[in-house]
Amino acid sequence: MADAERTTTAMEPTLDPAEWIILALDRGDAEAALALVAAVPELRWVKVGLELFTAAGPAVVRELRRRGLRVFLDLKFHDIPATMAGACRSAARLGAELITVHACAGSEALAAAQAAAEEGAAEEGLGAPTLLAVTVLTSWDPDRFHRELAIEPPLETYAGQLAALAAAAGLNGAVCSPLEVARLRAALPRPFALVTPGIRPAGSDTADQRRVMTPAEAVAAGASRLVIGRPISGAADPAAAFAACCAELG
Ligand SMILES: O=c1ccn([C@@H]2O[C@H](COP(=O)(O)O)[C@@H](O)[C@H]2O)c(=O)[nH]1
Repeated sequence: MADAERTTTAMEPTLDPAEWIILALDRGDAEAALALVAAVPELRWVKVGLELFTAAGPAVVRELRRRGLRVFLDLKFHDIPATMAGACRSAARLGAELITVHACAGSEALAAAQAAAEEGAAEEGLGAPTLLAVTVLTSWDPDRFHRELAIEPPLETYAGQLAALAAAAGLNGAVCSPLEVARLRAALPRPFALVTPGIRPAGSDTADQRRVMTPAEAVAAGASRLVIGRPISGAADPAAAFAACCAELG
C-alpha cells in the first residue's frame, strides 16, 4: 500500500482473507524472520515483537516495509507518559501501522502516546498509525489472573474497562483474546479495532495461550485482525498453514 493511502481506517474489514491475518515473526534474528516471510508469499501483514525487535531493531522493520509488507510493531509500551510518547513517535516514524501500548499505563500516557504517534507519522508524511491498547494478555487464564494479580472483576469485565479507558483517551483499537471480542465489540463498534492473538486452528497446540478460538470463530465474534504465530511459523509448510487459515475465513 502506498504511504499516501494509509489512514486510521486501516483496520476496516476487507473481503480478502489474507488481509485478516497478521503473522507473528517471533524469530531470533532478521535472517530467520525474512526466510519465514519469503516462505509465505501471500502474506500482507507481519508482526514484529519483542524477540525480533530486540535482536534486529528498526532495520528489520524497514526491510519488511521495503518488501511491501504492512507492519504491526508489538512492543507493548508501558511507561510514564513522556516515555510512552517518545516511543510511539519513533515507532510511527518507522512506518509501523499498528503499535501496541499497555492500557494499564493509564489515560494520560495513552493520550500522550496517541498524540505523539500522529505527530511522528506526519513528520514522515505517513498516515496516522492505529495504537492498540493491550487489555489482558491471552496467556492469562481467569483463575491465575485473579489469584496472582488480586484483580476482583471478572477478567472480561476488566478487559472491557481497559478497552473503554483506551477509547476515551483517543485510541482507535485494542488487543484482547477472541473470547472477549463479542462483549467488547458491543461497546466499541467499528471502526474501533479489536485485534486478537490467541488464535488456534482446530486441533493445533495451544502452547502457552489460555484464551483461544479458531480463526473463523474469532472473525465471527467481531475481530478486526487475527494475530497468528506458531500455528503457521511452526508448521512444516508455513504457506500451506497460512492458506488453510485463509480458507477458514473465505
Ligand atoms: O495478549 C497477547 C498479546 C500479544 N500476543 C502476541 O501474539 C503472538 C501470538 O503468537 P502465537 O504463536 O500464535 O501464540 C505472540 O507474538 C505474542 O507476543 C499474544 O499472544 N497475546
